[in-house]
Amino acid sequence: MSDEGSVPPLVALRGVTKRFGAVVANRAVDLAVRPGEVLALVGENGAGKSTIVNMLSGLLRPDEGSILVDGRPVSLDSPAQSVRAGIGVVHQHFTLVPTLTGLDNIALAMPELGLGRLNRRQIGQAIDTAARTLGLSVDTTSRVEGLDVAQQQRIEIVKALIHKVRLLILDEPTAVLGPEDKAHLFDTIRRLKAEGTAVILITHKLEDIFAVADRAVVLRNGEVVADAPAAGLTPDDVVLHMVGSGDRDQARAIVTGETTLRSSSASGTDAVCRLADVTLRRSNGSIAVSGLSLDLHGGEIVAIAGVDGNGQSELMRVLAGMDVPLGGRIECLGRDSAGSAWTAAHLRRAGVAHVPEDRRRSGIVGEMSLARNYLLRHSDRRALVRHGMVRNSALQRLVRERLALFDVRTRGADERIDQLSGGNQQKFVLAREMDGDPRLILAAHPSRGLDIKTIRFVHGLLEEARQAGKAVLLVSSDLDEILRLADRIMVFAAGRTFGPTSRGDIARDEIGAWIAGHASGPA
Ligand SMILES: Nc1ncnc2c1ncn2[C@@H]1O[C@H](COP(=O)(O)OP(=O)(O)OP(=O)(O)O)[C@@H](O)[C@H]1O
Repeated sequence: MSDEGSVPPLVALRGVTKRFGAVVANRAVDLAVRPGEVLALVGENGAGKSTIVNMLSGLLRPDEGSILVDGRPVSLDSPAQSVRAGIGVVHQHFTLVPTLTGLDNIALAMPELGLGRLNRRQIGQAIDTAARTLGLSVDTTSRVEGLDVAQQQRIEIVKALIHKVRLLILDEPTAVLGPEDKAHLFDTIRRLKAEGTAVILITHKLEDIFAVADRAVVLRNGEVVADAPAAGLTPDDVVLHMVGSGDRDQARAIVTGETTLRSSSASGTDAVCRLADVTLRRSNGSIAVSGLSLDLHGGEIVAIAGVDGNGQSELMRVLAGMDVPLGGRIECLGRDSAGSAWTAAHLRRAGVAHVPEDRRRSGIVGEMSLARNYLLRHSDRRALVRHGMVRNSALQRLVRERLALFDVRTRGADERIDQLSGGNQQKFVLAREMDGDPRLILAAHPSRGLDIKTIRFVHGLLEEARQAGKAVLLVSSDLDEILRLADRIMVFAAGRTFGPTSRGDIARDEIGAWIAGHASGPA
């Protein structure tokens, strides 16, 4: 880190408070980042991390306090002002236009070149320079929709850096990456640091702090509760600050994820779901997966590892009844993909629960209340809807109970769901989907965006479901999650499928190699 005494922070928040009605999202926050410093910003879901990012990116204004750049107060009233101040942001949810190429997406971020007169050569050169500095190979000629998530993220990073960025904010960038892409991202961060760029890294993964950060700032209930060099912290310390309990044993258990429920071997149990020689098609018509045969049994967790974009989404959509396979056949809980009853409603009634990967697009309706969102899945329950009329008090009671059980931080069942923090929205979807005794649970990235304590809770839920004889199909790009939970593992990568293979029969490195599409594991 630079000499703290003489160099003013590049960007600082001084006494910043931000309220949403009665909720204080940030309270008197002091935070500073210096040139060439990597700052990890961590905290439980709803602790106030995104609100800080939104203020630094010009989307929100502080109610009190000030933002300083090079020691001078600035008003960041719009994203354009934030860019002019040298702040670039890569948001958790990418902002790329899927039908355009990487180059065109980056061009959109350079309106100064004039609409309709895109100076492609100039943009191409700028991209090359940024990519070279970062040591990244970036595909800018393919349409974004055909790229995997790691490639899309690189385009987002280059797009942010195309302007003279002095502070790059990365909002949960590792949540979507496999091990190899994560290592690449860390290399990129180190290169940025070497160039003198400051980085704020928001993450729920404690190992990220120790891999690249110089300093960690922990937020709890909107307040900064710790600000310390990463080298002086342990994972337990970070968790203790995050949860604020003071119970070191509990913190240790959260860090290690000690679980009590072990795998119940499923062999011999009838298949809940049987996939035979299945071919899946992407929305653009290309083939995502072919020749997939797999049985899912009650009492086991089957995990599909791999980088997003390799057919996992298509598989989940089909099993949830939102699509049909292009070829082959699926029988699931008495339904047949060749029959007319292969719809989301039929499969839901048969006992399929679905935690979708993109909760914002297919999990929830942002402008509706939590209670109304709950009904999206449970409207056929007589206790909740009778003769077409919603029984409001029963609905409110149930939703309140579920919110409490899943510790969803909200002002109540009538709050609009888009006002919850990202992690709390995810907890809500889990609370809703796990209700009603499902027999097959389709869980796509169930812990993405969740804090470590909540991840342990969710893992416990999935293990309990297995123990109770339910079938769980888990899609995850998080190898730790897969190794912790799965009884059998498949990998979808580079247009191929590997496995399934028993958890005990495969080493972490081998899975990593499959994910990178390197190895010729059992097809
Ligand atoms: N637009 C909004 N309207 C009302 N409340 C909001 C709004 N945005 C955030 N909040 C509230 O502010 C608090 C902080 O939310 P924020 O999104 O900053 O948390 P976070 O630390 O980023 O959480 P996560 O890890 O879940 O993404 C939460 O209580 C949230 O419900």
